[in-house]
Amino acid sequence: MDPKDSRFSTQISHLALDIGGTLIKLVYFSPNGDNCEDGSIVVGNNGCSVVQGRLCFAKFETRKIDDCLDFIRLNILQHSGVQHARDKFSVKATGGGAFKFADLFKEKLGIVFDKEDEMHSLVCGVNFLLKTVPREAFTYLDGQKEFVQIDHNDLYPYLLVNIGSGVSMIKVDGDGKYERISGTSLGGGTFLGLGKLLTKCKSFDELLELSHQGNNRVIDMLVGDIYGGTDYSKIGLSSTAIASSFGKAISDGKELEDYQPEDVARSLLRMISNNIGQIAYLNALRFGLKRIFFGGFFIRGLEYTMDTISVAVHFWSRGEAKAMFLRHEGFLGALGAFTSYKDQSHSTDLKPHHHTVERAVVKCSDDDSFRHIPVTANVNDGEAIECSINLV
Ligand SMILES: Nc1ncnc2c1ncn2[C@@H]1O[C@H](COP(=O)(O)OP(=O)(O)O)[C@@H](O)[C@H]1O
Ligand SMILES: CC(C)(COP(=O)(O)O)[C@@H](O)C(=O)NCCC(=O)O
Repeated sequence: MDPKDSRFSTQISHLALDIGGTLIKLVYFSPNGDNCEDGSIVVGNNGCSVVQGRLCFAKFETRKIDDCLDFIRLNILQHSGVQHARDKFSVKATGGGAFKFADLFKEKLGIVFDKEDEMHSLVCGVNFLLKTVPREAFTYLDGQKEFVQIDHNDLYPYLLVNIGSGVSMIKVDGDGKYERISGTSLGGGTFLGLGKLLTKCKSFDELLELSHQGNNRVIDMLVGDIYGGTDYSKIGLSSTAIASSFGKAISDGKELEDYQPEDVARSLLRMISNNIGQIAYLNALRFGLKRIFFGGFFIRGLEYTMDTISVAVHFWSRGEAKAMFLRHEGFLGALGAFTSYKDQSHSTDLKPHHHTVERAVVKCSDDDSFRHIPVTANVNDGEAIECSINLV
């Protein structure tokens, strides 16, 4: 098949967006990798074309939405020879921004959003990853990362905790069978917002870097601070457990400026992560769920965050419940929206092709696991997923 065939213009056809309160996430299919002109296409007996390639990932700050528009214009529309799609190009979009920015995308790029529900997309994204991508889920405890073998016949029920700007907790019972059972407004947006105010740092990466160098015990009030250095063993609290986040600031007689921003950032990260871990466990307990998957860009593969969440879940559940993390944590909604193309038929060349993701493989080595200080690159921020898709 001629790569210039309209059915091959997958850069334009296979794109999904998740526009959240803080970040815009993009998932797009690129035949044989980024900007590749000659993906391999196999035409099946049934007339379907099977295209080999990659799912690529990119993210942008929602407040810098113009960067995202430029990216789509330059790398997706123009790559396909289109300046302005003149309302013919409909893409799957989810998240609050699919409503808020629909007019902007239509006006600037001629792209019309085909909206997918945010919770539905998150669940579809996680189910897709767990069923299709090997070594996607892992546990993290005491500095040890372990990939979890997912038994497709024993996947449900589970609790999905998505930590974005705010936090949603969803009980998942099957494909398309789910219920949002809880949430909290103390999420990634709280960490970043309070962090900016308290430490004067300018970005999430800066805040994470600070937190990496800090010591939360300088500001947090520990059980030992209250109990004269001893454990409160009768109720199972060790002297080093945090009794009150930021509690030392009550009586230290210090101003904000007297604390190191590193220590403030560390306490804040610990406070938010701990709280989410605890609420997640309580909700798992409500419904007897043993497996909790954590997603959302707040996690960013950060060891300290995952360790804090895992310890909270382990501690409160007395080892009964398990916290698990996902390699593509930040792109759950966008992936879910991407996979929903398969439910749709189309008519014009510029509309998304009907496709199904056939097979997906993430290449990963054992030493690539975590980024202490996350990469700042926008494009391909998640690991690309090798896959093939069916075009009909
Ligand atoms: N580069 C970044 N810029 C801003 N926030 C980031 C970044 N990386 C991770 N985060 C964290 O992730 C959160 C957003 O997570 P995300 O899952 O994208 O949620 P949303 O859909 O609400 O934007 C932010 O509130 C912040 O805590
Ligand atoms: C409103 C939201 C679903 C939006 O998703 P987000 O952009 O934060 O990923 C989320 O922020 C949320 O669930 N907030 C918590 C609200 C609450 O349950 O109190």
